[in-house]
Amino acid sequence: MIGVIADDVTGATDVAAALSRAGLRTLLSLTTELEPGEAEADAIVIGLKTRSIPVADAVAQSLAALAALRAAGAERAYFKYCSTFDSTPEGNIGPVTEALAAELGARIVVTTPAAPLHGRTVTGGRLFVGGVPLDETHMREHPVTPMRDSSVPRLLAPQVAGEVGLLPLDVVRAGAMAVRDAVAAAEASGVAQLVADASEDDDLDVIAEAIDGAPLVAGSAGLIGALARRRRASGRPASAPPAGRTAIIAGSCSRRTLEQIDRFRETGAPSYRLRAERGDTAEALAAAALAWWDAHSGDRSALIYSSSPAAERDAEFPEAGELYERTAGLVADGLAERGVQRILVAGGETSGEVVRALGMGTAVVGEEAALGAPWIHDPHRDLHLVLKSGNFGEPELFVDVAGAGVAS
Ligand SMILES: Nc1ncnc2c1ncn2[C@@H]1O[C@H](COP(=O)(O)OP(=O)(O)OP(=O)(O)O)[C@@H](O)[C@H]1O
Ligand SMILES: O=C(O)[C@@H](O)C(=O)CO
Repeated sequence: MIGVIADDVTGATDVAAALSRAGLRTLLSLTTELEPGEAEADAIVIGLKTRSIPVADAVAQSLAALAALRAAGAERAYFKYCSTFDSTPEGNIGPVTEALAAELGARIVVTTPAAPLHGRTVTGGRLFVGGVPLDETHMREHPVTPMRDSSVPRLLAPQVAGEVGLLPLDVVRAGAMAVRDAVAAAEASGVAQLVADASEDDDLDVIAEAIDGAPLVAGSAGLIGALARRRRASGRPASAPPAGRTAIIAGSCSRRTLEQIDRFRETGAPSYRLRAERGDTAEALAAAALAWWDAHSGDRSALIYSSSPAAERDAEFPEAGELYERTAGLVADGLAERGVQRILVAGGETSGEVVRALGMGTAVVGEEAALGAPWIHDPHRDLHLVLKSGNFGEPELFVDVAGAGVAS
């Protein structure tokens, strides 16, 4: 069984979708307290919220997740981080990988954010998003983890104590044997984390063949998808959520989310923008949003959002991000109490707070609303959720997910 530790909850649903797309029976847990039932799973994904917390906390939580996965029978571990390598010079990608490797006795870890299915490729160690170097995309202005370089080895090196190396594309293209030799040579020369180039799924398949069986691998949903494709598919077809009105809660300020909001609002569907000022509390902001919901949404799908482009965000108000996250959690809880059964949340940090506020434990992975953004079902509250990574989904996603609820 494969055990996956994801550094945010949208990443966890992305990786769970990759595993279940390959036919693996996949269990998604949003806590380290695993519920019974894991014994039948081919893969267990634990979704944490460690991407931008202090390094020591991220390491401690990741080690706790690893312990839970090993206790549940995981023989291999995968550390899932973002395909846009969201991190700061301190971490947390490097230190968490290092700590997991030490715990598992892995002297070298192959790592790559490449996910060709999401348009993320790595060549010469440089990470491209849809063909554009990472540091020239909107990730440059990300509110929590601004990415100002596109070289993965350069981004990783200051985060870790061990040496960082590169597995270049020509070696990958030479086949699994060449990759195996290169990994062994890198390990012998003291490299602790080896960044792999990959620009197509075939490249990831070669890498997966070469490293299958390694105690720890790190990367995005790309490489785990390739590892999963090597296993015997035993899963069931993913189920669809019931139709009905949908609440959309958006805290992501990514360009794609902003487009999805624009498209949704252009249909004339109800929407409410949260606007925090210094001194506001999450409780008061959420109460106002829920009062709007009660008065204006009728029985239609509706959107509550704080998302705004960088130019409209208040640089003098750095606490706004956390305030909006907590507000999103309280709004989601209030909507669930009102009987809303379908909720789409946009943004990893935002989703992390929403699942915390909802008290979600284990979830069942269903069909994908968008590539890498599956419906998940919380059996305890009978709630169907999509936790959408900021950059994921077509511009029409919110309109499509809202379905008939938009027009009625
Ligand atoms: N108007 C705003 N001003 C300042 N910060 C905001 C605003 N709206 C949202 N935020 C904060 O911006 C952050 C967005 O991060 P989040 O992870 O939710 O989205 P994302 O980065 O687009 O998604 P992902 O991590 O999945 O790519 C959150 O902390 C959110 O609360
Ligand atoms: O890898 C990705 O891009 C996503 O799964 C994610 O982690 C964004 O939060």
